[in-house]
Amino acid sequence: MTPDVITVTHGVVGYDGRPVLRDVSLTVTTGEVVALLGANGSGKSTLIRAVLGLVPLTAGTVTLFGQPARRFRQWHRIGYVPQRLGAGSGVPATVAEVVASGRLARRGVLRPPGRADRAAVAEALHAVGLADRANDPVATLSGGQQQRTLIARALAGQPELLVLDEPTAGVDAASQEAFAGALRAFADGGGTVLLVAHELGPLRPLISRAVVVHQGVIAHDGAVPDPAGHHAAPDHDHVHPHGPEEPAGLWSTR
Ligand SMILES: Nc1ncnc2c1ncn2[C@@H]1O[C@H](COP(=O)(O)OP(=O)(O)OP(=O)(O)O)[C@@H](O)[C@H]1O
Repeated sequence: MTPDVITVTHGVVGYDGRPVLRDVSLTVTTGEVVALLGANGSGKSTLIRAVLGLVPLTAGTVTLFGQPARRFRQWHRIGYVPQRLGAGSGVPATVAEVVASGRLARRGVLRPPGRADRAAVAEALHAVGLADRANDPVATLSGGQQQRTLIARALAGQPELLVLDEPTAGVDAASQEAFAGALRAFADGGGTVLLVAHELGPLRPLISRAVVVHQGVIAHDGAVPDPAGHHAAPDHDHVHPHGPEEPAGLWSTR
């Protein structure tokens, strides 16, 4: 039997008493690459935040790697890339420093990085195609390259599960391709992925299952819907907040 990595059973989540997820049950098993799809505001980010314990459930349960989430402590097994903020913060860190921070959960803050840490950072930078930018300040990178830096940071922790919130939104084609390659390598190595996406683009062939969230419930769980059909659907009200211009990245000084 394939072990379950994530199990949500009859999950209910709300903000300020307003329900956002009404009754959600979802299972993700080892090696799956699951895309969470749905219109703006349907609750996709809320679902992954609930899975990670970042927002509380009003009802229902979550288990991670077979353990009740409230007792789960093995966070090094999970890499999380949140939705990008888009606003500049002027952080002067280099690409390598940001990626190396992804090792902290494994090695602890007080122990200096060892050979395994350096190798994991180098491998993660290589996986996302940024090895040649390691010593550049992240603020000098494009938004897509900054997003790749965050993905490398998650990969550097050598997680078993990657949870990504709109990893390719507003990202240039080269970065999308690089990300797809990194994700393929991660999945080929037995990794499990749960990602939120609007446009699957080059990720499409990697997705083993699509889960569509609609009005707080799961409206579809199975094959990846046809992109034309999805966008042509009468209830498709996604407004594409990230325009054709690549927005300034997380650490841009622009
Ligand atoms: N921290 C919060 N406090 C209050 N309401 C929130 C909070 N986060 C999200 N919401 C609301 O919950 C609903 C679902 O939001 P969520 O971000 O989960 O949707 P989404 O499907 O990820 O949307 P998008 O595609 O726009 O990212 C929205 O109506 C949103 O305004």
